[in-house]
Amino acid sequence: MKTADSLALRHDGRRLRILDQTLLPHREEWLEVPDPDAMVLHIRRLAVRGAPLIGVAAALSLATFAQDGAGPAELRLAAAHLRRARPTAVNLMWAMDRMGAILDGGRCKDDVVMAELIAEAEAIFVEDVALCEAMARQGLGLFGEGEAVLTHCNSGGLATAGIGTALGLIRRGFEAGRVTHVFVDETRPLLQGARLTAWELARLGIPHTLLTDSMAAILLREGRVQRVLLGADRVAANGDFANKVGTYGLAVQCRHHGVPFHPVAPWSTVDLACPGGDAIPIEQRDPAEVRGTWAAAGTPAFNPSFDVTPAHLVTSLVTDRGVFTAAELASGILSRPRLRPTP
Ligand SMILES: CSC[C@H]1O[C@H](OP(=O)(O)O)[C@H](O)[C@@H]1O
Repeated sequence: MKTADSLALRHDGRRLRILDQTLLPHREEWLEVPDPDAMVLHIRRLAVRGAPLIGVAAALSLATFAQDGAGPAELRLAAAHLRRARPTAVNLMWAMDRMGAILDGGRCKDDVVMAELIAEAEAIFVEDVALCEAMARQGLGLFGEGEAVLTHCNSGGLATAGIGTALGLIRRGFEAGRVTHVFVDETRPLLQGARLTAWELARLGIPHTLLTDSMAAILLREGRVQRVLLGADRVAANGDFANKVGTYGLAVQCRHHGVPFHPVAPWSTVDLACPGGDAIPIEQRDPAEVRGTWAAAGTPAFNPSFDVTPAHLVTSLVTDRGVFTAAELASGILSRPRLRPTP
């Protein structure tokens, strides 16, 4: 395998390693991932996370397993196990379906299958890097001059193989002098904003301010945020989308205060087989994540990892294939083949 190097994962040609995101920002610890079963556990505990990244990581893990000598039957089982690691981010299923097409392609020689799996995983990695840049190019024109923006959760280099989706666009907006400040929702309960987005922005030297999720409404009401940009884990054919819990409430607040609201997602996050938001499976996680150390043990807790925002609350969806308004989404534009193929 060729080497791969990104903020969140690395491959040296033999071994796949991940930056354990559960330890950030206080510890930067790289872990070798010996096989797909280990990768499933890292994905489930969010050591590896972010819709595009989990697809890339799963593909690289399966290809490494093939390179280490796993046969077709073991590879099929591993691909199915990886595919089920988390239910909401469609990138995981998209990546495993690309790898699965090779396993089901009827090639008889194991070495041919191995070579094709390795090439496909490498392509998925390289494509994601390019998709991040394409989203940033498509979305840059949205910014006025000197904007303060707000983001939710983490959609940067820790969630992709490249510069990120929404946070990648924000980064390019800052570099172009169009974005001057980023307000960061801490993003309860696992604090991807406080722990990961703040860490990424500090590394990039981008001015930012951390807030609790409930404080965003004040900034919107006071006109201190000109735009909200965030990621997505699955975009349905009608433009409804799932993203980290708290996104829907933010969308309602943005609509109330007239603040532009933009999900930013690569085409690998668009699921045309999913007709609308009600059909998106929402991961329900351990209530202990909400209780933390502050609630009494056994306190019943509600812990959906994502929520669904209807397309009518979207100002425009930024993808690598174009920027689409709520009206265009309502017209079914995502399902029309005339969309340009991914560059
Ligand atoms: C670039 S998409 C990142 C997306 O994934 C996050 O979820 P999680 O941290 O649970 O993997 C969140 O929904 C982000 O918007």
